[in-house]
Amino acid sequence: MFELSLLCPEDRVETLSDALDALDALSVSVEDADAQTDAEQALFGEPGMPPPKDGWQRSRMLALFATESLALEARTLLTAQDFFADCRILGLAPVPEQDWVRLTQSQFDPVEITPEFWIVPTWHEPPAQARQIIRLDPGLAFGTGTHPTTRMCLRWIARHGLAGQRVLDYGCGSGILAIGAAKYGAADVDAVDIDEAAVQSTVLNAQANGVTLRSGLPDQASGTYQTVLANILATPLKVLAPLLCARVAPGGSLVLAGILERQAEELQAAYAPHARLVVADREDGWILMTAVL
Ligand SMILES: C[S@@+](CC[C@H](N)C(=O)[O-])C[C@H]1O[C@@H](n2cnc3c(N)ncnc32)[C@H](O)[C@@H]1O
Repeated sequence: MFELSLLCPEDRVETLSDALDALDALSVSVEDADAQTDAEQALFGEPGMPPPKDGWQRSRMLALFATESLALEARTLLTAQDFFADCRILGLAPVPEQDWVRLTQSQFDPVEITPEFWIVPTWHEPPAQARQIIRLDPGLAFGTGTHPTTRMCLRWIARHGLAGQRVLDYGCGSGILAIGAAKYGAADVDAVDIDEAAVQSTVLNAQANGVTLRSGLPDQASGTYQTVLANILATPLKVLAPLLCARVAPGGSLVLAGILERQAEELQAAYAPHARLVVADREDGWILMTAVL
């Protein structure tokens, strides 16, 4: 493959992307041309929402082409367009052949939750000290154990044990928390998500781990549960407060993650009519909040 790189102002990103797409680019990616410098700009977006802007003030666009002739043709045609004013070609180069699968795999090592509990990709042997493992490869849905919010929930599960419990994983992603709950003794596990791909991932990952659970869209949750786990983000967690609390059985536990340290008070306020949230764990600026109902 051949990579054509371009520099353009933010207001040209969309037009150039469409043009590159029409010129048979296999993929187009956009990055901050000033990344790693003092002029770097942070662009934050909510997961699942469109980006807040099309690009950066100075955007570097990288387009992949199947052949050199397609890349050369794209370069010639683009530079002749009026909208290419203020844009610049940075280069055109062959992309070296790599074993992309191996490269991706090499970025995922086993993740320690506790000294006995590990998340292990299928291409790794479990560490010798592991007594409990979840086998999980990176896939379409969030939740490989590499994020602090997931790790804190799993640590809570491992420390508390869920023997014989009915458990709800609300926002299950890959199903990692639901699988962890089943491995730590839960008798009956529901794992729900608004994203169909997450539901599919959860079903497949549960099978791969020899765990029985039910996965579906959120309306599949029914009745009450001794433990409700929800690792989403502060804003949806606040909106979901009445719904999540209504799913916790009397004396049961609510376990919330996806919350930054500075968001603790707003979460406590949102849940105050239903539950008294406390900070139960913290890691890398994220906190785990729990309540007994
Ligand atoms: C941060 S991921 C957590 C995945 C996994 N439970 C973990 O701990 O790693 C959040 C998940 O919540 C889902 N989600 C977001 N908003 C939701 C909502 N309102 N109801 C149900 N699921 C939601 C997302 O689709 C995503 O899969």
